[in-house]
Amino acid sequence: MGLIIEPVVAEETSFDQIQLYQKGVRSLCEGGITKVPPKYILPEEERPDSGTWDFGTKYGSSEVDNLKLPVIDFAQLQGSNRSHALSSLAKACQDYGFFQLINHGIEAEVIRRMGDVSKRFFDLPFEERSKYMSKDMSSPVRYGTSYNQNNDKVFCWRDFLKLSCHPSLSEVLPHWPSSPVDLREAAVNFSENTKFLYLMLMEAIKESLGLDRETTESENNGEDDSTKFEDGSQLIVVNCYPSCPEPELTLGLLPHSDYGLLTILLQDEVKGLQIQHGGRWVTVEPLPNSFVVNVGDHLEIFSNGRYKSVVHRVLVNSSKSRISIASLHSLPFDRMIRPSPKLIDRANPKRYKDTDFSSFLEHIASREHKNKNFLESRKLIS
Ligand SMILES: O=C(O)CCC(=O)C(=O)O
Ligand SMILES: [Fe+2]
Repeated sequence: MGLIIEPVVAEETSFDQIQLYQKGVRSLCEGGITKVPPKYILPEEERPDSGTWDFGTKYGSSEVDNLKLPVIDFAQLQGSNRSHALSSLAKACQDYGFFQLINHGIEAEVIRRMGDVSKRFFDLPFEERSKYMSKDMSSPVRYGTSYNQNNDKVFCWRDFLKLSCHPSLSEVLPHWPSSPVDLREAAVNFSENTKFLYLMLMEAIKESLGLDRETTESENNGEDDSTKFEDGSQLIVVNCYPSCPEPELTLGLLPHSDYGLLTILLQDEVKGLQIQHGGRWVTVEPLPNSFVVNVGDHLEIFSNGRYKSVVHRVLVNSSKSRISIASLHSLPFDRMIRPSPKLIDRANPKRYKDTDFSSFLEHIASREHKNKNFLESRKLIS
């Protein structure tokens, strides 16, 4: 039988309905809904109507803006064409904050297995998935819905599974889901491979900023910057966006920027990711065998604003479910991030306050995470 939800305003939501929202969108859709419940309906000005939400369809005067992100060839970055690839990398991080990475060297099987097991995880009965629900942000595993279901007034059309890879894979592994049986192995392989990519990319990014290893070591009073990045935190986020009966009323993820240094994202063939570019929302075209990589808040701070942590959001659609898998890389939780002193001079004064990870965690735990307000709060110069 279809699930009937009365159109009530959020304040009047009954206890049963709150329970239902908290179970997430997969569970909601399993009930066979034909309308988006009020809890997910965005105020008109926040709806995705500045772009489009269903493939190729035009609404009003706005048309689909598809964007071919700059493409960075990882093989070139590691080979004889490095200096050319470094210039392209610098330009992409400056002008878009995003790029697509091809020839990344991760075996297709590692990626296929991770995508496949992720789908099967969300297909499990809610009772199985719900074992991993937790309010504790530092839990090694967290299943949930929306962005922050404890705070969000309007819910996003997404469920997620977060797998923390810290302090070490061997320590967190026993906490990760035991079902599907191959999830742990697939996720470990995926996390190790993306971590390697991240480290290589950070080396290239530092070089593209004119910070070679020697410079960064002396800047840190002998503390090796590359080790700092190596010890950093890694979080795998599997996002599941079920198809939605009224995609024009809601979003899979509200506009946000990513907090860390770099995010390495695997999206399936279904469109949905949009980034702010040139003053409007543009859809990132999925490119087979590639990763979408984006600059996070910490890298914008580290680069003293040269590289941009760009706001992005996710649209849902009425015909296809979408899965994306993000590997978020940052500093160790207890480390400060600050603009590199080499990138500060008279013409480029220090633009951001020194900041640490716990202030970010406090920020998202305490209020709705909208646009770039965490990064905005760290700015010395606007
Ligand atoms: O699903 C996507 O394409 C983007 C996901 C995202 O922005 C995130 O996990 O931070
Ligand atoms: Fe994101």
